[in-house]
Amino acid sequence: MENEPALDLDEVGVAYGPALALENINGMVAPGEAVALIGPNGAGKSTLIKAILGLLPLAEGRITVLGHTPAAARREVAYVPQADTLDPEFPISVGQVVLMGRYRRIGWLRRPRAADRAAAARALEQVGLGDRAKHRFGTLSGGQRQRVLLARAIAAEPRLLLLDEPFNGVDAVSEQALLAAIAALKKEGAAVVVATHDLALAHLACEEVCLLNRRQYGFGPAGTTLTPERLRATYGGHALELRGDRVIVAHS
Ligand SMILES: Nc1ncnc2c1ncn2[C@@H]1O[C@H](COP(=O)(O)OP(=O)(O)OP(=O)(O)O)[C@@H](O)[C@H]1O
Repeated sequence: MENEPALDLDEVGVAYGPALALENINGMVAPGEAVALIGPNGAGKSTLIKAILGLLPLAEGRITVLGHTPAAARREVAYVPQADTLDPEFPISVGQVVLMGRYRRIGWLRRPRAADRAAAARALEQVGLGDRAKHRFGTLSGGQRQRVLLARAIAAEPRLLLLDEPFNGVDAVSEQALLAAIAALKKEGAAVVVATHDLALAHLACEEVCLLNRRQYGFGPAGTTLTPERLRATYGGHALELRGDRVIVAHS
């Protein structure tokens, strides 16, 4: 459907055991739009991402991804974990990591074809690392590794992209490359969800924000939703810290 939301959260609740880790989460993301999930450590950002991926069952409500259940839509969804979740000692080249993004499309048993290799090479170009395909993944900097993981997601040609703290510990060059690649994906019509602590980057990458801390403290355009009152409520009154021209929520 033309106007179908890429993501629809309807009264979502998720529990690990008897207690709810998230409750009453609502919101919609349209194709070509990005939403930042903002909240302190332990707020439930990763939990929501896992639920959208269909990796956690819902205790309440419903998640609709591209008109389907999360499990049925999984092929159209790409996930970028934090770079430090992939063992840098693992002997794999940058090109091989990016090519892994194609496997959900081609199946694990078929060998990648020229078109798959071309898509992987394009994705690596898009994050500004076209010349690193043969390098060992573990020899890159943290920021470059994060860009490689984004290239892997781009190679999957997702209609919904989920990123968990993509800017953590990333240098300025990588930050710009990540922002540019996210903007390009949105232009192609992909919807994007970014869990982040960095309000300034959330503002740059996303038109919408979702303020979370077990429950929802706001969902809407960044400009009107990121008010000091709502941020204080979300962070339980903890201090907001300024670093350079950045607002970084430091004491969560
Ligand atoms: N596997 C699990 N079993 C039980 N509780 C869990 C599990 N994973 C997360 N939790 C709890 O659920 C809550 C939300 O955690 P989650 O990791 O989603 O937060 P987050 O916002 O992503 O935090 P961070 O910014 O630290 O990554 C926390 O209280 C956490 O302790």
